[in-house]
Amino acid sequence: MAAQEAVDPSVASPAEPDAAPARSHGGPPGAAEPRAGAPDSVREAEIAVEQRHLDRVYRRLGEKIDEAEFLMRDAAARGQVGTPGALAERDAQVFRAGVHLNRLNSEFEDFLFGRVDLLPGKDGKKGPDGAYTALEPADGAVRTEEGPSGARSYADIAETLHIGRMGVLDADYTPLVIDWRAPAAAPFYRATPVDPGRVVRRRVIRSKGRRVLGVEDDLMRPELTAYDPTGRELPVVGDGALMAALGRARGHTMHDIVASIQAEQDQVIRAPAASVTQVEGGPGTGKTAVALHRAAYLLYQDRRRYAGGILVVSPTPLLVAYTEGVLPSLGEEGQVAIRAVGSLHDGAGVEATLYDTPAVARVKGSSRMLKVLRKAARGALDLHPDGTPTRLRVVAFGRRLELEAAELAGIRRTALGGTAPVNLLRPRARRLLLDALWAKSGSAGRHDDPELAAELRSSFDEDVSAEDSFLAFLDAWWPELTPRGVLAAMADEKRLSRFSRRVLNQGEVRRTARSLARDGHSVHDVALLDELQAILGTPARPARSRDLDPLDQLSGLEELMPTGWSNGESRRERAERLARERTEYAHVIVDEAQDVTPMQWRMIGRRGRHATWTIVGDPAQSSWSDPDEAAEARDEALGSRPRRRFTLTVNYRNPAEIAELAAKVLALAMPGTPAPSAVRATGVRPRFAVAAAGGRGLAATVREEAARLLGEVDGTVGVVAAMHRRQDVARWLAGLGDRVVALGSLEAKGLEYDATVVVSPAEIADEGPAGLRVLYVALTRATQQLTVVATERDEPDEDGVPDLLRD
Ligand SMILES: Nc1ncnc2c1ncn2[C@@H]1O[C@H](COP(=O)(O)OP(=O)(O)OP(=O)(O)O)[C@@H](O)[C@H]1O
Repeated sequence: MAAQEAVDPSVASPAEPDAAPARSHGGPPGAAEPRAGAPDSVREAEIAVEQRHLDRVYRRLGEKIDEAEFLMRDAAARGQVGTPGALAERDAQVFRAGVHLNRLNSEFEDFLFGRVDLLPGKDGKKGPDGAYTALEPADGAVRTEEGPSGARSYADIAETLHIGRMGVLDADYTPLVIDWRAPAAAPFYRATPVDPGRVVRRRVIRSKGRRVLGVEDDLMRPELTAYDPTGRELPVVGDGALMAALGRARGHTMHDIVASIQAEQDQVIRAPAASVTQVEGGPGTGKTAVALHRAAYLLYQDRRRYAGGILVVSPTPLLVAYTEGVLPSLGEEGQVAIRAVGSLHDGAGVEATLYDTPAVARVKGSSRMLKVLRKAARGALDLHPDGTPTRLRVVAFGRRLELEAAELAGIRRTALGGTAPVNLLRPRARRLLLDALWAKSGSAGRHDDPELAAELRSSFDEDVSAEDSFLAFLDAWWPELTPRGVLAAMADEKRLSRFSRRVLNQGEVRRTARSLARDGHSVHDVALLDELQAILGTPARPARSRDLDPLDQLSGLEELMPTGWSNGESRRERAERLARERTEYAHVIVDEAQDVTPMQWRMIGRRGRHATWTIVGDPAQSSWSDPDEAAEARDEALGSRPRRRFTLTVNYRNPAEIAELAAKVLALAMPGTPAPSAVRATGVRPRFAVAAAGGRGLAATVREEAARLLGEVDGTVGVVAAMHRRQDVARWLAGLGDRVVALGSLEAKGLEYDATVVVSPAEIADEGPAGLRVLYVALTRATQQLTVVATERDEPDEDGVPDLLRD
């Protein structure tokens, strides 16, 4: 695999202080031992130092587990006593001990991953976790002395903090590990060589289970000679944690970045939760990673507030599968639901995977559909399979009463006045029918006494309502409508044309009706179903009786208990069930927000009416043809909530060689948009291959290039082609193993691979009005290598470079 090198010098330059940690290589004379030259014995000694600390942490964790188990047993015993006071105390104790046990028992891959060595704090004050609170060093912390080779700076390390996935205090309350989300951990992420604060050395510790495997140091003040409390000069080991993380082979799931979050990303993760946090940044700048770490941070900050749940909306099921392991690895599960935009409606039961053509998607995603759906919902009342009855006949008070078609139509018009949900208007329609029948019965003026008159009327209503013919009529004349039923009705071109008069043109009607006639739902249909649900309303149903388990009444208890504590449901199953049942959330995170259509914004907005929001996206990667319309819908969903905006500027995914090629497409797709700067280079340039004319030539070339890349990289290879080719490509790759994946261009959103093959840029770009932006996405998926396969349509030059990718 290709070696990594920092793309220097801009990376750590003052212009981009956050871009990368300081390298100790090439530091000024007098800096601690250059890491590249650190002898193995120094490395081994430093690993041993961290191993001793980790052993101490695990000993303490063992004690804490014993304590928590004792508390649980004690609480269970107290449950037998039965007095209200004892029960309340038991509940609280079980709750606390349960939270604790769960976290303690979580199997973390690298429980302890960081360490910072710090100068003393300016005001000498310490926080509740025993760490200094000041960000700036105390006056006089750095001493300058004149020596034979000029002035040199010295300092003593006053504080060493270890950072991990969970805070651990020793029996005497000294912090053994600081939770990565605690304020005291911020310097680990925020320090840069330009603005180091109190940090002298930042160390990333790599461990597996209980064994420390390695350490990687970054010096924040390379000009300083620093001494630890034993008077020993601070050693520096390793090649830098970020580069190590970025060079790692990719698998089929995303890793957390908790050990190497960069300063500009940390600003977003720790931004206060108020209102809307909006994050933009080019491909690979860590938007998805940052959004997920932010969810974990918010839960840590205010668990009670976010007990209402956090919803993460992802564009595709592939991206959900890719990212869903990140939160559990951060110790957070249960409160966060990651859902594809195609499965937001109806809980986890419906997962739409069909894609509409760009022209149909454009219609279905547009807010014009709102008008069409409203008409369809009302029009669908006439779609009863046995036909809409045109006459109502009942016998009441011994008389035959009738309402004719014109009268019925008038009643329906009156009942439908206003915008109330159609299904909820049924009682009103029923009332109006009874009024009309009553008027016909001639009984209205029979009594002057209002009490008697009311009594008569109520027995009339009872009489009519009990008649089978009345009930059957009501069911046929005002049936309960379902979103699926109404959407299916729209598959009839004539009907759709009626519902969409003056809104859609004839071509749009034809294409949309045809797409709705297919089996199964598309991703865009899901937002229509959800909108219909809101338009139609759900009639109240009698509450289901449920056997109450007394343990259920302890808020949140089940969720915290080990498997089998209550009804045999595992914690994960329970979390999934709760997520399905939940319709509103306390915080909503929207990933790849640039692709959310106006109708999808409405659907997501309904789930976060009282929520705070985090929205991440990149307009340059939008596959939606009308970004202005989508922005308008987004603003409507978010209302007037104030927004805080952040921009991420560094591309951690693509090597500079690939980023440079992608930037050519960016310049065509969104002229003037700055590309993020790549943090590293590999020295490997993108490769260009030309397929011989004819389908078989393309198949052979794509297979050959994918096979070649599988030999070059350790991890995954993604082959991205135009949507209509994705099944062909999957066939071409058959038998190459599960490290290689075939993808349609729209499915590649947010994913990454060690290497990618992009098949015919021209074909991808010509797929729809947003084709160039979709191509930009395809070209920015690789962490190591990229091969572009051109066909005739790409007009390749003699080097095989497609017309679109030339200067
Ligand atoms: N601070 C970091 N340390 C290590 N790896 C990082 C860091 N930030 C981002 N990465 C890695 O860079 C890659 C890109 O991150 P991510 O997918 O979150 O970017 P993105 O901005 O969402 O990209 P896109 O817009 O293309 O979907 C991931 O592999 C992620 O783990």
